[in-house]
Amino acid sequence: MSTEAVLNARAVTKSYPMGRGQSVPVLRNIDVRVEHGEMVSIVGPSGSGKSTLLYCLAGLENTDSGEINLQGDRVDTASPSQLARMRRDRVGFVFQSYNLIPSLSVRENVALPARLARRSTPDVSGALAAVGLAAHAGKRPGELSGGQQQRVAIARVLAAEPQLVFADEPTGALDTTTGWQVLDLLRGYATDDRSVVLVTHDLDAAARADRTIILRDGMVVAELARPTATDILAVLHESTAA
Ligand SMILES: Nc1ncnc2c1ncn2[C@@H]1O[C@H](COP(=O)(O)OP(=O)(O)OP(=O)(O)O)[C@@H](O)[C@H]1O
Repeated sequence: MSTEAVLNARAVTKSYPMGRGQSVPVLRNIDVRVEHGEMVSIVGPSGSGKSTLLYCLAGLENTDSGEINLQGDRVDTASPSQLARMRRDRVGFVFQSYNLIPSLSVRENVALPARLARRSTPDVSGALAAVGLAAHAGKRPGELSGGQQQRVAIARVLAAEPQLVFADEPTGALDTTTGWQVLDLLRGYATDDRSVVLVTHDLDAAARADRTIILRDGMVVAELARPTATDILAVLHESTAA
């Protein structure tokens, strides 16, 4: 196994234009490191920059400055075609809106990223069985519940086996039990050579990670190793009171 981090971001900054030539800083000098086999959660108050950070790390948004390396390859300076290749070959996404293709069957949705990445024989049936949806392989996403659709999104990740999964509020639209199942699947994914970055409002979900990064006003205010939800809440309160 390589000793290099899967993801290493340094001094990342980003602002959004506010009109009249002004801009508002959203990420300020952020460092993030994700090791092999690690699950890292990112929490913070609404508007603290969690989703923006995730999108920048994944190369879905541009940064203003700083460096983002995905296993030694620069994400922040990559061309659109290099970025597309990196995402296709090494990265998976599990977002709150499931991003499934409505006209394709569940089986086809799960197979698609693996096929695009030319994985020779993606284990689509195994991935669907792992998320408990083997019986639904022929259905269209619209015939499934939200929780089932989110599990299809996870099966898609399991079939493509990306090195790094970005999950943005993956349990946000789910009931507690289903949300917990989705988290179990993500938690189980982060082993050996595979890692997960999870953005969430849910502190119990965040506490499933190996490490939690706490953001406030676009800055990292703390990084906690294997915290409990209470530990995270205490830091959030402290940083609000400061
Ligand atoms: N496309 C955009 N244009 C302008 N401002 C934006 C844009 N996207 C986000 N912002 C602003 O950037 C800040 C951070 O937003 P972001 O969505 O990253 O926060 P968040 O911590 O994920 O919030 P939430 O928990 O509510 O989803 C907010 O002030 C938001 O209004």
